Amino acid sequence: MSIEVIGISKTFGTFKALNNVSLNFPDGELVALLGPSGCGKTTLLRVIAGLEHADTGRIVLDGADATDKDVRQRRVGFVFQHYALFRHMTVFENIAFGLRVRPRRERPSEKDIRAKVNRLLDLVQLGWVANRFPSQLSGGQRQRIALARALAVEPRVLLLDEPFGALDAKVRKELRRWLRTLHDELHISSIFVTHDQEEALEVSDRIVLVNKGQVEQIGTPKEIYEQPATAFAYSFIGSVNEFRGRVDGDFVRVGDEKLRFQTGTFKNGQEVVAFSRPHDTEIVANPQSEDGVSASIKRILGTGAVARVELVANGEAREGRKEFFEVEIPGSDVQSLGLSTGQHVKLRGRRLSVFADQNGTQAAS
Ligand SMILES: Nc1ncnc2c1ncn2[C@@H]1O[C@H](COP(=O)(O)OP(=O)(O)OP(=O)(O)O)[C@@H](O)[C@H]1O
Repeated sequence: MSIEVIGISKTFGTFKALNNVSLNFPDGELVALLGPSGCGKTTLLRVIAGLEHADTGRIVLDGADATDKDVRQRRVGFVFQHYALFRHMTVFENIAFGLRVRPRRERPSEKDIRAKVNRLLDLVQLGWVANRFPSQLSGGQRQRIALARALAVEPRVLLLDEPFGALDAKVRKELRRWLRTLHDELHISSIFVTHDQEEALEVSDRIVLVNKGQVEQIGTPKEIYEQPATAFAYSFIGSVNEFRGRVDGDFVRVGDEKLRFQTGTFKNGQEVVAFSRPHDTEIVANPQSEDGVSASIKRILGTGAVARVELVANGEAREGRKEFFEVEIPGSDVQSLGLSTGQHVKLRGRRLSVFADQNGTQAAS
């Protein structure tokens, strides 16, 4: 089912949790709502579900306006972070619940309910726990049962709010692969909330990056990772080195030093922030080099094909914080450049992406 979000705003007291959000979720995709804590992801999910009413805007499901419809009428399925299974019911009865509470004329026969629950148990590969109670399951198993229960009522869309957030890292990783496989089988339009970039990059067809109640960027994981559209997207996704300064001709002036960058749609003197990924950052062994920002080597990790070099900025901490950098270079360069811990070097961006500092929306690389 396609989902359209049109001009949604939501305020709690004086706090604007969602600010004029418009989005289009194509049919059958697994979409991640990704962003830092408090950016409005859960609120947006709840508005789509009909659990929360927006101040303005509309929700259109499969071409029909659903703004005034309740959760049941919208036919959405939910899975929350904290498994809300009924403790006094077996796994089987938990999954059957949504079917059993249907009005008599819509309720399937007992035989059909049994067949359906068994099919769902097979789907989540947990047939062998059908007669257990939730307290006798692991966290990961409970979340799979929660998913089976959500699917039992044949929702048109599945909404998952940090479904694996409460689980440990290993189980979390397994379950997110499992979710991907399950989605490939069912193709049910699904939106899941996460603040974990790795989870979003690994699992989803598309990522909606949210920041301060607004959509920052929409794209495939590859697009979001390789072509971040804003300063926020750059710093939120993946490791990145950040240099703040002012435009000075073909350079960004960072304190007393300068970094060369290619194209300029910027005015001289404009405040900018420049980013380069660790594998696009260069170490210049000569600390007197004119082009580059001074740093000293803290640690050199790995001596194989790729070495990771951790550095810290020289001089005064800027804006009260010490700046750290990370550079990936071929292991052989550590030798040929003669790099060692404590050494003063300069850093340059081989590919530097520069954004205006105040709003972070203008890009040039
Ligand atoms: N019922 C409410 N009353 C008041 N403020 C709320 C309410 N629900 C959410 N907020 C506020 O709205 C903002 C967005 O909340 P939301 O839960 O959507 O964020 P989130 O991106 O899902 O964050 P997290 O990843 O921490 O769950 C937060 O600052 C939150 O404190």
